[in-house]
Amino acid sequence: MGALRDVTGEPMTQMGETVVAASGVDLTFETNDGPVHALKGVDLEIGKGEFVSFIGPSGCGKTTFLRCIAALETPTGGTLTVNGMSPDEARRARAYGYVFQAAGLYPWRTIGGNIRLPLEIMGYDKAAQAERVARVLELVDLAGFEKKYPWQLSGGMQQRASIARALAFDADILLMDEPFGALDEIVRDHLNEQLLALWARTGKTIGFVTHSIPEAVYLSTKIVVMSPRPGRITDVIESPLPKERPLDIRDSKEFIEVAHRVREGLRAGHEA
Ligand SMILES: Nc1ncnc2c1ncn2[C@@H]1O[C@H](COP(=O)(O)OP(=O)(O)OP(=O)(O)O)[C@@H](O)[C@H]1O
Repeated sequence: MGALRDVTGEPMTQMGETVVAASGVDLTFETNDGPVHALKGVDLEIGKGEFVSFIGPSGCGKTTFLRCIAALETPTGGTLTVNGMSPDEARRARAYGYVFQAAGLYPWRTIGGNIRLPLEIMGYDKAAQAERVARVLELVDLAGFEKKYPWQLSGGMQQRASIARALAFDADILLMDEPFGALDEIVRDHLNEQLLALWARTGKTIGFVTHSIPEAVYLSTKIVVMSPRPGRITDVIESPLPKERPLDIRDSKEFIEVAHRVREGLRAGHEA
């Protein structure tokens, strides 16, 4: 049976459907110092609407795996599909938005101008651009900041603007590579709360890279623990926490138990 199509002819995803399917994914970089096994035998399924965090020490391949999903790297072995297509086809079908570690806003463009950029490149007309910019600024709580320049915003606000840019073309999948790593803890808590609210409101599928155990446990429906040399998955934890998560859930027994299991997984990976 072929993929379901929506009215525009694009393949459609259904509730509960698998969005990302990885089976035995390997990626070896050939370098001057010899091969680097960035990913080895990675098996993972991500369902529609899941919030999946990748956690592990530096160099375990978290970014590389996210980049494979986004068709920014090509696995050297195994199979990887996104919405039932190759990652490259999914990219052309605008399946995802990508948020990088640094906000990466152009300083000579206003916040609105930065968010509009991908829409201009994709040929949206002026009215559609304006409507989308207003909608995503509202989503990240930055309504009224459209005409400001990046330097006029705090680091946290810049990162929100960068999330708005990734949301602008309404991709179903949001890939986020340590977006809040450089921010202080209070700002980070606030952004984590806002990101969860945004996820609940939009039903997007999110892949999120982090070094922080509390952040991974607070945000995720599924936590993927990875270990380096070669980069592989050592544990996949389905979170027992409810979807509704006030910040003080971090003091609950369930939260502490999941955090403990993540820590054990990281430790085991170190010793292997
Ligand atoms: N383009 C590349 N060429 C060669 N080696 C690479 C390349 N990209 C990544 N690597 C190597 O692959 C391994 C995995 O890197 P990756 O950036 O995915 O790790 P990570 O878990 O995201 O690390 P961090 O937490 O520090 O961001 C590392 O050993 C890295 O040096």
